[in-house]
Amino acid sequence: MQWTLVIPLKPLARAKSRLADTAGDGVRPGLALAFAQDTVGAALACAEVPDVAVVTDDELAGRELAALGARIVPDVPGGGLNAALAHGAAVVRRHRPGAAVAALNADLPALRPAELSRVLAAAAEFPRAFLPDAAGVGTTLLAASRGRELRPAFGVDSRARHRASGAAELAPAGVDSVRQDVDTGADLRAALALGVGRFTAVVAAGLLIPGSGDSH
Ligand SMILES: Nc1nc2c(ncn2[C@@H]2O[C@H](COP(=O)(O)OP(=O)(O)OP(=O)(O)O)[C@@H](O)[C@H]2O)c(=O)[nH]1
Ligand SMILES: C=C(OP(=O)(O)O)C(=O)O
Repeated sequence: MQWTLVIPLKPLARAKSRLADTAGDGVRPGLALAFAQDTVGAALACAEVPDVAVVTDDELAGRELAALGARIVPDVPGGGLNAALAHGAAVVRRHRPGAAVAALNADLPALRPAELSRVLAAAAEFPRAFLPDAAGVGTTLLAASRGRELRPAFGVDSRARHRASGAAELAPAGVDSVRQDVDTGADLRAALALGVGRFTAVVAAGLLIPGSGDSH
């Protein structure tokens, strides 16, 4: 089964505020972009993902992610994360009405294509399904198969809210890289331990975090 992924990215200057103690104002936008580049690159390297739509108004991120092969969808002004995802899914289905769509966070710098394939294969068994994040309180992926609305409920406690919405909770083995979103310095260290992609490896090396030169 083939999937179109919808990846939301807010303007880089405002992104990743919870990483302020790990990466200063001068570095954080570049780090947020690197996370998105590694996420999009790994998603497009996944055999089941011919198409990635990034919902963003950030000009630099739009250019760099389009260069990797993503389609850029302008954001809904002032709508917030879930409005951006619903809009992205609607735009995708205007072009391809039968598309299976999955929302994926832009902050998965350790993402591995084979692990994403495993999650999407598990999601294909259900009308709607989601993957909890590594912390166990949020969500990193929400999938809707052909003909199903995405109905995104990302944000605080999104695991509980996606579960309450009737989406199936996925728990495939060996998908740590799909669950490891990066919001805090501790998350970044966990992602570095899994092995991050090449864009994040370069930026993180400048942060002088032990092990940050390692990439896959
Ligand atoms: N297109 C779009 N993406 C958003 C919006 N709000 C958040 N996102 C993205 O959704 C994902 C999770 O967002 P948040 O946790 O709110 O923000 P963050 O930048 O990851 O981190 P914090 O600033 O620390 O909260 C990230 O990929 C964000 O870039 C929005 O209004 N529009
Ligand atoms: C928006 C979410 O992610 P984050 O952990 O980046 O806030 C979420 O988990 O629903």
